[in-house]
Amino acid sequence: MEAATMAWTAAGVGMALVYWFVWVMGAAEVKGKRAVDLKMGSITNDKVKDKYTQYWSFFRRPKETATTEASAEKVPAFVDTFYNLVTDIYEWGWGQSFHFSPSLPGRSHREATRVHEERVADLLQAKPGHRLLDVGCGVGGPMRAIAAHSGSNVVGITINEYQVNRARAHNRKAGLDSRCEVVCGNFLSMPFSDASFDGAYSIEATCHAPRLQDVYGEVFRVLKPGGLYVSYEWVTTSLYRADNPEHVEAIHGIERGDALPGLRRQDEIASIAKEVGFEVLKELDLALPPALPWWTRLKMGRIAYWRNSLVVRVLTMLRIAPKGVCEVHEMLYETAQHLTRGGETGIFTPMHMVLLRKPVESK
Ligand SMILES: C=C(CC[C@@H](C)[C@H]1CC[C@H]2C3=CC[C@H]4[C@H](C)[C@@H](O)CC[C@]4(C)[C@H]3CC[C@]12C)C(C)C
Ligand SMILES: C[S@@+](CC[C@H](N)C(=O)[O-])C[C@H]1O[C@@H](n2cnc3c(N)ncnc32)[C@H](O)[C@@H]1O
Repeated sequence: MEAATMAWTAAGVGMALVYWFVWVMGAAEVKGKRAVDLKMGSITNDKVKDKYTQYWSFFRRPKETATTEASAEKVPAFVDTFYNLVTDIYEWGWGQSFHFSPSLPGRSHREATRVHEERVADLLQAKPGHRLLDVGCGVGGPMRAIAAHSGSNVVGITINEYQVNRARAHNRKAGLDSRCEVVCGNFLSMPFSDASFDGAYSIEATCHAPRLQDVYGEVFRVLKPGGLYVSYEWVTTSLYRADNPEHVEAIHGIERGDALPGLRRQDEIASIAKEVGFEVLKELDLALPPALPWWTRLKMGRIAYWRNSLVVRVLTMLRIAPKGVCEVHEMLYETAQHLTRGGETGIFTPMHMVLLRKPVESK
C-alpha cells in the first residue's frame, strides 16, 4: 500500500474511533442528551471552574451552611449554581428524572422510575382537571409521568432557569406542554396565590431547604383546604450514629456532593408537617424491605462511570466541553460512593414518604 493510502486509511479509522467514542460511547442514558452537548447550565465556559470552586467552599462544611441566618439565606443561590453545574451530567448519565427508586425485579430502571412517580399520582388521587404543584421539578421527568398517568395539569417550580428551559423543551417534545407548565422561582416563597392547587408533591427536592417549615408552610398556603401533599424526603434513619466516623463521613459526603444544608432526621418530618398545620395521613420509608435496594443502580454503573470520566476528559481536551466539567464529574463520582454507603448501611434513605392533608376547615 502506498504511504498516502495508508495515511488516509489511518485518518479514516481515527475519525471513526473518535465518532464511536464520543457519539456512541457518550450516548445519553435516555436519548436526548449527549456528551458532546454537555453545558454547565447558564454558566459561561470561562466561569465554570470558578463557580465550582465557590460552590465547593460553600458546601464543604454542610451543617454550618444552615446554622446562621446569613448563610442559610445564600443556600438557594448556591443550589442554583449546583444545578447549573450538574443538570446536563445528570440528564446524560441518569435521565430526565433526578431521583432514586426501589429496584423492581425484571424491570428496567426506567420502568422502576416511572412506577415510583406514578405512586405519587395515586396517593394524591389525581384526576383529569386537577391542578397539581411539583415542588422542585428538575427537568420535569416526574411531571410528565404524573400528568400522563393521571390526566391532571401540573405546574412545576425550580430555582434553576436552565432547568426551566430544558423542562419546557421536553414537555413540548412529549406533547404535554398544554398540561405541564414550568415556572422559575424559589419554593421558600412561591409566586402562586393562596389555595390555588388541588394537590402538590415534592420528589427529593425539599432536602435543599435550610428549614423544612418554610417550604411545607408555602405548600400549605397554596393548597386548597382538603388538598393532599406527598413528599419523598432525604433523611438519616434511626441507624445513624453521630459518634461513628464512618457514618459521619458518608452523611457529610452526601450533603457536600448534593448541595444540602444538613440532612434532617427521619423522625423530624411528621412533626414539622404538623407544626405548619398539616394532618399526617401516612408515613413510610419506601426503601424498607420488601422494596429492593435503590442504590444498586449507582453500584452497577462502575464501568459506566469509568467510561463517562474518560469521555468527559477527552471532550475537555478537545475543548468541546468546558474546563471544570472533569472536576464536577469527579465530585459526582465520589458522591455516588457516599450515597451507596448510606444505602448499604441503612443510615440514609432518599424516599421517606409522607402523605399530608391540609384540613378541610382551614383557610
Ligand atoms: C435528589 C438529588 C439527586 C439524586 C440523583 C439523581 C443524583 C445523585 C448522584 C448523581 C450521580 C452520581 C454519579 C454520576 C456519574 C459519575 C456520571 O458519570 C453520570 C451521572 C451520575 C450517575 C449522577 C446521576 C444523578 C445522581 C444519581 C439530590 C441532588 C438532592
Ligand atoms: C434532585 S432535583 C429533583 C427534581 C425532580 N423532583 C425530579 O425528581 O426529577 C431537586 C430540584 O429542587 C429544585 N430546588 C432546590 N431548591 C429550590 C428552591 N429553593 N426553590 C425552587 N426549587 C428548588 C432544584 O432546582 C431541582 O430542580
